[in-house]
Amino acid sequence: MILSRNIRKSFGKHQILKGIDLHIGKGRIFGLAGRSGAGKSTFLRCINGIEPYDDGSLQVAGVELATLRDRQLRSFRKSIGMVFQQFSLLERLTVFENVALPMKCWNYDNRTIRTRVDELLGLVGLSAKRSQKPWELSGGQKQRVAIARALSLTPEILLCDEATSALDPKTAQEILLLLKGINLQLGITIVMVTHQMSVLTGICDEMAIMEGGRVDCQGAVETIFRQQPKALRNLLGSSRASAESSDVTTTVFLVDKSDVVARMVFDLDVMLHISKVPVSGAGLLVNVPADRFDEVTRYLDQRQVNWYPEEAPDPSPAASRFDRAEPEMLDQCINR
Ligand SMILES: Nc1ncnc2c1ncn2[C@@H]1O[C@H](COP(=O)(O)OP(=O)(O)OP(=O)(O)O)[C@@H](O)[C@H]1O
Repeated sequence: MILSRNIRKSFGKHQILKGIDLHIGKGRIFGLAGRSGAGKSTFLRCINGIEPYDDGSLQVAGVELATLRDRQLRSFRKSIGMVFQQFSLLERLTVFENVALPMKCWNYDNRTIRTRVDELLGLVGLSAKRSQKPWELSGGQKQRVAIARALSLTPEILLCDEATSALDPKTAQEILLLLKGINLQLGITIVMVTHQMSVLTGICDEMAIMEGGRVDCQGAVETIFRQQPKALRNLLGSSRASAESSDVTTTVFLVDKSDVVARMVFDLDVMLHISKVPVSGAGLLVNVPADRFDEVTRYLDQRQVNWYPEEAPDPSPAASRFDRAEPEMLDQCINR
């Protein structure tokens, strides 16, 4: 979906991107981490076509961005939604009007706009807030509006620049669940630029760490946290890296009443990594932090939920993860 080869970019005399090589597969949730100033946001803006690159090749959905001229570039940018840390909503507009804005700019007719905005507000669980102004909303609700707006032109890719950094941990977890649900339900590829390890371990399939304008390491999140390459240790300090790694290497469960999983996240305030939808049928594989294991299984037992210990998640990508996800889980993710 996104193929970057040796992308270079300078601002004046300062080379910020020094040859970025990355491949982000369709339908994946990809985390881009790195220290402040590493060039993550600059690279994200290159993917979006806002920032031209000086050298290298950047293909998005098979299109080489450097070949696009003004009008083509504008049209290409419809296929990419963006979500920012500070929501970037227009305060004088209502929730409905904020979500409708991109469609207004593209001269969609009013009926289409109404239908689409209603659908999106339902998706992010904000139908009841359609007439309110951003200042009347919580941070989490504002980010839901921003996500709905980013989806309004039916993009194939959603770029999130520190989308949960301004939120408290519980609200951040709600937004991550929403994004995971959107990824599963709509098949949208998501790129998350983040400083938060909980974002990487919480919803990302794969990740890369950038350092000084280069990609230091990339691969499956589980693999990187298990192997703890130097880039990860540099990013966090070795003691924290090992603490974080235990979060992703603990026991994996198959839970057959997956609506309870979403409920449990809020009741127990526990960070889960929903890793894979099993190939064989209903349910979800979730990683549970080792120190919350007893609490979580007690919670499941009390609600008569069947759960099974699993050795490891199935590494083969399910043909369509959405097809196999339980509808209740998606509803829980989306309608909060
Ligand atoms: N438009 C610009 N003009 C000049 N310098 C810029 C511009 N945009 C970014 N930079 C510089 O490029 C470098 C990388 O910035 P960028 O925002 O991409 O880093 P980042 O990894 O996203 O950092 P953070 O995590 O703090 O957001 C910084 O030194 C920044 O000052």
